[in-house]
Amino acid sequence: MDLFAKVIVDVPTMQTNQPYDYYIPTAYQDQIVPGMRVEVPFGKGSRKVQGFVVNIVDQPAFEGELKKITDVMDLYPVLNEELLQLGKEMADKTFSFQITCYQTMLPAALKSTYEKKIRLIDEIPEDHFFDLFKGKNEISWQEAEDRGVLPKMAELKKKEAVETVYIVKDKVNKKKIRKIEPRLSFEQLEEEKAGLRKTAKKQKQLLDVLQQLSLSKKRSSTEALKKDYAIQSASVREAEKKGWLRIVEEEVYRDPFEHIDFERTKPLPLTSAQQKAFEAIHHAVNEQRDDVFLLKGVTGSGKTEIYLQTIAAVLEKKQTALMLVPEIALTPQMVKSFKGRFGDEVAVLHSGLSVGEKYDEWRKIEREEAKVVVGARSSIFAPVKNIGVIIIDEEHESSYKQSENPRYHARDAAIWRGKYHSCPVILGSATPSLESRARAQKKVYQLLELPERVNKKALPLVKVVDMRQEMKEGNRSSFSIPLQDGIRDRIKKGEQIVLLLNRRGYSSFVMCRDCGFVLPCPNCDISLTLHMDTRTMKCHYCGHEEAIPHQCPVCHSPKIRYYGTGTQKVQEELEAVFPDARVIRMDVDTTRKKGAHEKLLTAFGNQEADILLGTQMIAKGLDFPNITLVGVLNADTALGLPDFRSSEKTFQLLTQVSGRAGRADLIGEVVVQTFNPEHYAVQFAQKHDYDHFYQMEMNVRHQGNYPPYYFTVSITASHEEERIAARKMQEIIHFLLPHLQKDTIVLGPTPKAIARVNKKYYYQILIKYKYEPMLKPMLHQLLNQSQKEISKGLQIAIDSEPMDFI
Ligand SMILES: Nc1ncnc2c1ncn2[C@@H]1O[C@H](COP(=O)(O)OP(=O)(O)OP(=O)(O)O)[C@@H](O)[C@H]1O
Ligand SMILES: [Zn+2]
Ligand SMILES: [Zn+2]
Repeated sequence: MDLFAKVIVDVPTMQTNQPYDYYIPTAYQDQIVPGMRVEVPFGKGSRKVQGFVVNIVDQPAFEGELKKITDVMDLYPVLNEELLQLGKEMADKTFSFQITCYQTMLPAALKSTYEKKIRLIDEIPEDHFFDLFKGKNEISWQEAEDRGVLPKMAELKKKEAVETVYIVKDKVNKKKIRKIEPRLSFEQLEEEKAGLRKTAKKQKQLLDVLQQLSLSKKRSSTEALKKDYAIQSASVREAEKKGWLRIVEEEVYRDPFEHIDFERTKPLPLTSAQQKAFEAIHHAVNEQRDDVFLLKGVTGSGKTEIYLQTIAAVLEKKQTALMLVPEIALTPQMVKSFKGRFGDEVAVLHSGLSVGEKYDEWRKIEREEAKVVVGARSSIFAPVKNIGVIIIDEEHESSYKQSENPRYHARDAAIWRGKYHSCPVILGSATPSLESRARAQKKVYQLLELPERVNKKALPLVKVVDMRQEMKEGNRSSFSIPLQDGIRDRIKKGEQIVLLLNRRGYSSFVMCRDCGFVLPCPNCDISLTLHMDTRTMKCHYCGHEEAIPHQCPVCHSPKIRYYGTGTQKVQEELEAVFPDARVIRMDVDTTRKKGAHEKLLTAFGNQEADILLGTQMIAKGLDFPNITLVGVLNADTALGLPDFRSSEKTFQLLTQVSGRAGRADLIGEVVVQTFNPEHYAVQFAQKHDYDHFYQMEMNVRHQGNYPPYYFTVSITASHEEERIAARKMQEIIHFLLPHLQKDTIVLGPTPKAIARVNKKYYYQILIKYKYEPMLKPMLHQLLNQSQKEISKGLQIAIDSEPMDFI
């Protein structure tokens, strides 16, 4: 019977979500299944391109003459049925191409053209061993292909007797150890023993070992033979020649945390609030309901313990768990709590791993050796099977949304997978995103609350310092008098201090140094952004433009300026004020090197420094008992951003960083320095009052027609010539407008805040809508058409529910 494959091909600048039909040559018919990558001829010149097989049919849809699949790149599907479906859905939702989604789901090692080998991992019939493998343990893919034995290899793969390995050259190759395994049965070995000379003691001993191995169906490392029985490699080689045993190289996984000792931990008895939340989730796990829980618990309320016990319950049911944390929260501390509870069953995926290490972890998951996966955003695509729970910690983090194609949100992918597996999803945070909190209000999500810290420990006292007042009193440094006093006091007591320099919005807006006034857009109630290229203030959303003010429109002070300071400068200043203080600085510069992030945190944890000075990356997950003072040097910068989420982000940041103080026995204190002490984000953060912040912010969003009351989608056009990018945007508006509903709002086109990046100009529009049945098909049409213009240097990006406006 003829079989045909539907293939999603990868043709740069000609992408499409339409699969192409290809004829499957008879030799490949038993081998090819959906989820494998193949090479196919494409277009007029029949150049070879790669593609993913998404389906196999016996009747092609295409009526012309079909081309043949020319090559198969995998022995087994690299994407399973679930991920193939998810990728398709994701492409549709995020206005991207399926091929991009599929590639995003794979570990880097599988993406490029690494050298491939086929390796023996189980016993195979002797004739196969010699015909296919020429008596070796592995052969190169190329060789297998040249000899035409790939279909046979595929059969062996189905029996789990062989595997494909990718030789990743970025670092050390796979670590391997030599092992022996018997080639004879227990009885045959006994016969060999009988034929030995009396003096052949070592040989007899080796036969004993082989008999044991034969009974237990195990292998022994040559190392162990040497150590335990003083059997040297010469004896082993001799035995190999006699046909008693076979030497195999077994791969050991490179474990990035192998140098760390993880003390095993036991479940803690839950507090009554924890117990209540746990039980609700546990029921959903047992009843296999795809409920989404919003676990809202103040900092230090013990959310992690609930995650751990839920995962334990899931493992008990022989299911697996998927846990996402923000990249910057993937600290050794975090890993420790999971490895400490579940040991080697945990696979950790994070960006600090080399391509090879990531691939190792991925394969551990793929082979179902790891039952718990902990990782950042892209781990949501881990090939875990039989999922019992998916957890997203710090669910409000904007890093869960990818800012490039495909622009997916891990939360959406998590909920999709939860439905697929009929398992609950937990979204955890001390400061849930407005969208999630609103969904809980509407009972789309179930709200679970932990209103208090474990052991009723008090939340830290937050002092708000008005920096305008400090300026008036002649203090021009970055540190207010109350903060200086606090630092001095803690150093004396041997306690530790965390100082946060907020980098969001760094120098992109102007603010009055005397009254804290930030120039708003008259149309949008959003701050204007400083554009140095045009020397104007611009509104991101509506395009309003005005001159840079030279004096404050409110208090007429001339001290209106560019706002922002760098961490390095603050460190110098800090060391001048406190010459004896030991300071660790953590920012993009000091954490660039692999492992640096962890090293610095460990040093701080070991109390090798008094002060940890850093950017956003220090705000999360730190659980150090000795921190009793947290200083926020500039709470305002995010407030000045032309982003309707700036209040929310400020509130979240202040709350998260405050949560680092006083987590153990010592009482914590927080000093927040601001030019906007009356701003509600600052005020509610001071009172640890999420609920009132939520209400207030919902009002603001309602007034401004922003999410969660409206859906949003942004479209960006970019080109080296400003004129072309702007004109394209106009064209797009003309294309869309006639089909949009009356209550839909289109803002722009406007140049992006940093209008020119990489020699390209960016123009964007923001569409806010409540109900738009036509929008999705039109945007897909736009996406398809845009492919034709890529070669002319014109690029279109469509972002559904964008998170970043800068
Ligand atoms: N039931 C419990 N009994 C005693 N200690 C607990 C219990 N649950 C959690 N803890 C401890 O309380 C501390 C805070 O818990 P955890 O880090 O889980 O809080 P969290 O809610 O995740 O906070 P954050 O949002 O700040 O990360 C930890 O040191 C943890 O070991
Ligand atoms: Zn002013
Ligand atoms: Zn505006």
